[in-house]
Amino acid sequence: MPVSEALDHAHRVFDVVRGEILHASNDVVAQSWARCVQQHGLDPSQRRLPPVLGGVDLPGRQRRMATVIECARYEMTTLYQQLGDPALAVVLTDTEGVILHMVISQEFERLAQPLGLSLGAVWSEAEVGTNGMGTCVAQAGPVVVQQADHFQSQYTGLTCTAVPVYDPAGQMTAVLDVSSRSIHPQNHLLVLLNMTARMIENRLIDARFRDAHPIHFHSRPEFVYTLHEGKLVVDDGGRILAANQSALTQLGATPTELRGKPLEQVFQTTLDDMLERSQRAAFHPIVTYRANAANRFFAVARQPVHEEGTPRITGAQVPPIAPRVQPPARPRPPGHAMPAATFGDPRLVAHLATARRVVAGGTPLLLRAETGAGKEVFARAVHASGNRTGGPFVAINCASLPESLIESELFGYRAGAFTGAEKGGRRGKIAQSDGGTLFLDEIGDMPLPLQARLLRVLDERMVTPLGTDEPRPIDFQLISASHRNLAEMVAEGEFRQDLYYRLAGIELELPPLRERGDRAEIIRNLLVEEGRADAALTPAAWDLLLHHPWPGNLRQLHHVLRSAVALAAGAALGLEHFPSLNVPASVAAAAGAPGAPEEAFLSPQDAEERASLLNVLESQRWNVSHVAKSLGVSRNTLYRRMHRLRIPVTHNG
Ligand SMILES: Nc1ncnc2c1ncn2[C@@H]1O[C@H](COP(=O)(O)OP(=O)(O)OP(=O)(O)O)[C@@H](O)[C@H]1O
Repeated sequence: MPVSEALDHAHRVFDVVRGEILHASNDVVAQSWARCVQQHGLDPSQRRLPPVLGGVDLPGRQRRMATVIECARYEMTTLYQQLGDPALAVVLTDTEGVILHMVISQEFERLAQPLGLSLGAVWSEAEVGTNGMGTCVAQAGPVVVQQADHFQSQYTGLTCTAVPVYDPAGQMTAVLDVSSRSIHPQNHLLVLLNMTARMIENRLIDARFRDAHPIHFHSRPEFVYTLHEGKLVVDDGGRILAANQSALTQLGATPTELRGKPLEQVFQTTLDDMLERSQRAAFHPIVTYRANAANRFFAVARQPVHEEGTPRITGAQVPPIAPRVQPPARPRPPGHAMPAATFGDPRLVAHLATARRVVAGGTPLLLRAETGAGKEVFARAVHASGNRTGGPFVAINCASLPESLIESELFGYRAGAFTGAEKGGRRGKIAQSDGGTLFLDEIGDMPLPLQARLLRVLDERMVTPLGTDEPRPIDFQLISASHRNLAEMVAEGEFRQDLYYRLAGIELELPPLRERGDRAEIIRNLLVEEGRADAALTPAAWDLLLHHPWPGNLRQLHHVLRSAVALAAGAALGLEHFPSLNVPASVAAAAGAPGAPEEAFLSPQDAEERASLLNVLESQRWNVSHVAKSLGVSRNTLYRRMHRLRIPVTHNG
């Protein structure tokens, strides 16, 4: 920013703080500016970079916040993929504004680092003035700090949207922030960030209370098992241990009021009754009433996550700290872990048949596919149809586990084996998969020393839990998967050749979503998953979804649909409900919501032609007859051109 503009900015800040002008974009910003001047003694005309923690400070903080970071990591990556914009960072700070984890492209990092957006940087209000992360902490609520809302002029190129993340005790534990150079309103992003924060909080509850009974509830049955559900965790004696934000809101209670309370003081029922009725109802929501009131709720009580048959734990979803049962929108009985998977694509049909044949003979199966392309769902389908279907399906993601934990996760340990070990010891995943299937996802990320140990297990079919010297025989079907090319890794010396041969009894490549012919069916099934089997999509939304390149594959599609369902709140899904797919706001807002799905696939000339045609269409309110006339072409020619340029035809065209 030129010096004169920086000085203007500083004057404006002081004027607002002195109350001479009322020209801050909102009260939150004005209050924050006042704090910066009056409490922190900051000067907006001075350049101030956030201090960066040195030495052991950052690793120490990261260790203390390990569970939060692990629970947030996956959701942050998903959010980043959903936003699909390399010019932004998804950031997690602690409540002192220290950046603990970031998802950021190298390109944006180069731009953002000189501004202090780096691991260990302290973005508290006291250090750098009004900013998304620090002001969110100070304000204890969601904030948007857009460009000139920043206190220091050097940050006025940034836009930061931040929301608090609460721990199971209801205390703010972290801040989730998206920082970019966006000049656009951040309303949609704020919704997405809030949703992501809620997902992280639910994971934190699962991680902290693995041995407790989860109770899912909502006043509307279709919201049970969705992000909007209230969630309580209850001990065996029926006492409430924790509640998520939705539960607190729905029950009108604070965390302290709920903690330790017997369930029957909250609902007119006991835990045993709820468990029994939930089981009888095949885990469809059952009716229950608020204690001492007439409010009706729909609820499902379940056994603790780790006791439920083969819960839908994916390694990518951060075990061992936080294994969680993916909340199915359509309730399924425990043990019945498969979602309504779709395998309508001819290549997948053939692969599934091949996989079933080879697995019947006990041959190890290696899957290769892009991230989120459905490797685990495919592996589950193979397991479900094989002769081990009665046995457990145990999944572990080698990429999402810290190296130090893979070993104990796989091989287990006995009680007291090392500091921090669980009191009763733990059976390793390999032992748990006895009689069933062991799914090793992202096997390419397994460290070399552990590859040797795994190889030995595969050869001997015996495991020796950590801290013991008694090998135990074990019988499991191995399915492994990676998005990396293991053969190439072997050639580079990054993966053991002998292990590769052991894993790849047969190797199958699963197609990415953009190449699958069954996309429409998948979308329908995912909407069923989200409890919105009846959801209508506008033609433009269909067009967008069917042609999007989906770099994050099915996982991204699932998340995008989940957000859209939440944003639409019961209405038909239109372009405006898919903000992360980069539909230009003006286009999405136009009548009939015609979309701009695939600029990425157009040549630069076509993209230019598309942009100018969109302008004309917009200026003529999408009246195709008028536009055709103004361009001197027939309506049919215009339709063909729109089709070529991937501009959906509107209902009023
Ligand atoms: N065949 C399918 N039909 C419908 N939905 C699917 C299918 N396969 C995957 N999904 C959806 O995509 C999500 C990701 O699937 P899955 O976990 O199997 O992918 P993955 O390739 O193992 O992911 P990662 O590479 O991140 O480990 C699932 O939660 C589910 O919502």
